[in-house]
Formats: sequence, structure tokens, C-alpha cells
Amino acid sequence: MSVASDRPGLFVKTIAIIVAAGRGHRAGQGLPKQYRTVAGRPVLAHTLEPFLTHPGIDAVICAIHPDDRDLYDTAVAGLPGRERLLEPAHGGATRQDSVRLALEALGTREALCLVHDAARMFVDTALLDRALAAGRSHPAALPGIAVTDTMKRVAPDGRVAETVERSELRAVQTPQVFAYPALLDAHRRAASAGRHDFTDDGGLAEWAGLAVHIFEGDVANMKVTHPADFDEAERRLGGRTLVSRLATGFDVHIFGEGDHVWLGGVKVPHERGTVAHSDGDVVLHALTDAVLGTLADGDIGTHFPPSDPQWKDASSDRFLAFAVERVREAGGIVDHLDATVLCERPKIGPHREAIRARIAEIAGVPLSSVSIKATTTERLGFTGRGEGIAAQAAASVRLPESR
Ligand SMILES: Nc1ccn([C@@H]2O[C@H](COP(=O)(O)OP(=O)(O)OP(=O)(O)O)[C@@H](O)[C@H]2O)c(=O)n1
Ligand SMILES: C[C@](O)(CO)[C@H](O)COP(=O)(O)O
Repeated sequence: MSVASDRPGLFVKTIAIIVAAGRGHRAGQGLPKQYRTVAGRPVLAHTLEPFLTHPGIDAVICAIHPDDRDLYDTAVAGLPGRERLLEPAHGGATRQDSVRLALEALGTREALCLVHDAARMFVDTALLDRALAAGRSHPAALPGIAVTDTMKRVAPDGRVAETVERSELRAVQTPQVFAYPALLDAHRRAASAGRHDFTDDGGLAEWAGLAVHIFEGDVANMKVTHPADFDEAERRLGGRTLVSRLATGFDVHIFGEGDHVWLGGVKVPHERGTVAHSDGDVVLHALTDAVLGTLADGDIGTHFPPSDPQWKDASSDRFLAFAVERVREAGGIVDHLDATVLCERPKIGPHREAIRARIAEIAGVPLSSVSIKATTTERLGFTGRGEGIAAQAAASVRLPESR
């Protein structure tokens, strides 16, 4: 595993940094992409396994976002080679910052260092073998693949400025490999120079004056970046296709004594409260049923029976979080949550944005995936008479076809 230090040109240790602190904005939905499930496992677990089980790699460290510790712990639980995984470092605002912070956290000297994107989940042993071989011969080496399309340089107005000679071009991937001290020095210099915008370590190493070499990459080593990449990743790992499902939910609570109601996880002042076993949050209850409906997995009462004293006065956050987690465990993605509140009062408008934000937080979806609407019933019926409050909801998800 380790390489003898007294052999010139070789290294005591080989370490791998997996950068996993990004937010995955381009991937669109839900959790940061490295924690989303593909073929039943988080992307990060797929990515880590070949590194943790490669005989030429001594230790692996991830750079993670400080908010993601629980997701990270879940993703790495039970991985083979787990004992080689170091305590994660906190990443930074850019990929470049995340790499530097992981390098600083290592404090290793005589090391050969691989840097890899958590989002490249198809790295295999052969590519790692090529990376390690290249790293032993060059201070900096990157996997590259020849481009097969004709390349144009394009002006901001869309006009083609020139056709670029493609035989000289390579699309560069990770794992990129470096001598640890040279890479740390290059990162420190770049940060001191106010540069935080290098999209890969190869570019930063080049800027720092290192001789950067290319070795053969792998066309299969894609980076999951856009939503469609997840469908492609699922297809490769088992031929599963995601299909859309839509379901609805409905809930009612009677008004009783109190000075507030809970709506979408937000405490809304009102001259009445709700009579309920839990906190009586009709919005979260209707949404929970809608999400469970997409799985044909019963309803809120199936999983949290009102007869069970442990749910007495329970905050309804956990009901929706549970339902969303069921979708994710099934390898699915929650695409959209929509609810309409039916009541004469309280007025929902002033609380709408707070409710949307709270639901997005509970469900782990972007704000743009949550919609809250409200209507009176023109003084008709129980809501019109102010006897109670109701909510109806819809949820759309994508689930593996086999579900
Ligand atoms: N501040 C950041 C930004 C990115 N990354 C990591 O760098 C890799 C490649 O970046 P990219 O695909 O751009 O990921 P994101 O930044 O998460 O995606 P997006 O740009 O769509 O938000 C990912 O594994 C990502 O987690 C990181 O560790 N720290
Ligand atoms: C490091 C990288 O994967 C090499 O192709 C790429 O530069 C990451 O780019 P992004 O802008 O972070 O998606």
C-alpha cells in the first residue's frame, strides 16, 4: 500500500481528496447531488468505494459543507475500506477553496495526492491505476479525453470567431494527481493572489508554473451535473428509469381554544387554535399524505397512528420529512409540493413566503419547488362559518419504474 520513502521519486503515502462541498445548483432538485441516491446508494458512496478499496491509496478525505454532516455520515456508513476514511474537512465557497482547505487539513508532507470530484461516480480501478502511474512520473497529471466534436470559439453575440484545431484539445476530468507539497504551495499562492476561480487543480497548477501532463481519461467518467445526468447514471447502474407520479392529500382540523395555528411549520397568530392530536398543521398533514400517495404507501395515520401517545402534540415537521425520506429511500426525487389552505381567517398572504421557506427546508427541496395558495369558501360550509380550517395538497415525484 505505502511506497518506501527512500526510493527517489516515490512517496510515503498516497492520499485522495474528494471534493463534496458543492450545492449542486445545476442538478436542480432536493439534496446536494452528491447525497442523492442512484441505484439505491448516495452518489458519494459510489464515488468513494473505488478509492477506499484501491490497494495503492492509503487514506481518503472528503471536503464537505458544514450543513451536510448527517448526510455525509449516512452516505459513508458501512462502506468497505471505511477505516481509510479520515475525518472530513469543511469545504469553502468555491471548488478551489474546498481543495485547499482539505489540503491544509491533511498536513501531510511526502505524499502523492489525488483530487477527485464527488460528482464523478463512475471512476474505476483502471483509471485510478493510470492516475497513480502518472503521478509517480509527473508533478501534476490530469486525465483527459480527446474531443470528438468540432470545436468553435464563439463571440458573445453568438458569431463564430474561429474553428479551433481539435487534435490539440482534451476534455479534462478528475482524479487529477499531484505531489502534495507542490499542490499545497500552488493553492496557497493562488489564494494569496486573490484567485479563487480555478475550475480545476490542473489549471491552478499550470498558473503556478508546474509542468502539467495529460494521461488517458475515461469517457465513462462523467460528472453528474444536470438532472438528466441522474437518469443516465440510473440507467448505467441497473437500467432503472424514473417515472413521474402525482398524488393529492387533504386534511381538516376544528378550531378550538388557543391563540395560534401551525401552518406549513410556521406559527401563525390567530384568535383560535386547532383541536388535534399533534400540532394540527393541516398544510403539513395534507402534504404528507400527498407525498405518501405517490408511493402508494398508506397515509399519515398508517405511519403515525393518532392512537399512539408518542405523536401527542408532535410537531408535524417530522411527518413530512418522513414521507420525503421514503421517496428518497425508494431512489426517487421530490419534484414539487403544492398546497391550498381553505379558511376565512387567518389571512395566509402575510405568511406565505415564511411557510414556503419552512416547507422547502423540511422537505429538502428548493424554494421554487414549493407553492402555497389560499382561498376562502365564500362563507360557505364549515370553513366559511369559521368552525375549522382545511388544506388540500398535491405532490409530484419521480420514482424508479419498478416501484
Ligand atoms: N464550493 C464547492 C463547490 C464544488 N465542490 C465540489 O466540486 C465538484 C465539482 O463541482 P460541480 O460539479 O460544479 O458541483 P457543484 O458546485 O455542487 O454544482 P453546481 O455548480 O451545479 O452548483 C463537486 O463534487 C462539488 O461537490 C466543492 O467541494 N466545493
Ligand atoms: C474539475 C472538473 O471536473 C474537471 O473537468 C471541472 O472543472 C469541474 O467544473 P465545475 O465548473 O465545478 O462543474
